[in-house]
Amino acid sequence: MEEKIGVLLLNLGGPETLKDVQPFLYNLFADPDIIQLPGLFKLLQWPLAKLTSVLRAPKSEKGYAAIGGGSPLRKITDEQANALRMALEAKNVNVSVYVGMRYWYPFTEEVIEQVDTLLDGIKWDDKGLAMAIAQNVDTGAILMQGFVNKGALATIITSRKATFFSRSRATLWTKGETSNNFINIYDKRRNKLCVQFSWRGFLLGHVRLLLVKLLEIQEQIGSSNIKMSNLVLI
Ligand SMILES: C=CC1=C(C)c2cc3[nH]c(cc4nc(cc5[nH]c(cc1n2)c(C)c5CCC(=O)O)C(CCC(=O)O)=C4C)c(C)c3C=C
Ligand SMILES: [Fe+2]
Repeated sequence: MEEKIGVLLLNLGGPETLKDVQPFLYNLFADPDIIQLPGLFKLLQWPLAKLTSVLRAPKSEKGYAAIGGGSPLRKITDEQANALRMALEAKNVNVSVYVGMRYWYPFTEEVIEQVDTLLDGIKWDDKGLAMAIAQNVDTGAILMQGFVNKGALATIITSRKATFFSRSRATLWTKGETSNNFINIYDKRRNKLCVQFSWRGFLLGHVRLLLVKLLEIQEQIGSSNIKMSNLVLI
């Protein structure tokens, strides 16, 4: 079977219209990776996000109005995706390129649901689950074993933290969410994935690249890294 490569470009997203500004700001401020409240104050995250987004929105709307009524981020990222697809196709690489955003449309979680080609290699069971193993990429030591569904996969990709589907509680859980002892799948300092996160038939851990700029992506084109990967994290 011919190898098919899926590339998922990740970005943060921005409000596309002035009407989007307040809900976009809410999504941003509700993310503990952006604003982290200590201890029990965590419970105030959502009401505070609502309040600050409502208070800030009028000023932000003015700013966005001055640059044409919305953020250019989606357009720029779509253009990058298109340029990357064309560059790979010119090298006869069978590729689909997708864009997923963390705080606005198209949300990564929704894109993952649509990205069937990305997920072809995973053997999902009849409940939509697959066995996942988090492995230290240097030593091969197995750190965690659990199950993932497509939602967990989307969370892993957006948060870079090992996330599983709990079959007993029927919810997603991120390793370390209570202990703060996360399994980060990407180590910025070493510029590579520090944990190999693998599914049967599908190795996310082969992806050792954090490709930030299109130029850097082009440098990688034709390298075994891209050819071996089912998924490239940007
Ligand atoms: C409390 C204020 C803010 C913090 C802290 C903050 C951190 C932070 N933001 C991003 C990414 C983005 N921010 C964007 C817009 C934006 N951010 C804030 C405030 C804080 N951000 C405001 C009020 C706005 C709206 C614009 C404005 O009024 O200035 C965007 C959208 C950019 C776009 O193209 O539209 C992004 C993306 C990160 C990653 C971050 C902390 C790590
Ligand atoms: Fe911001």
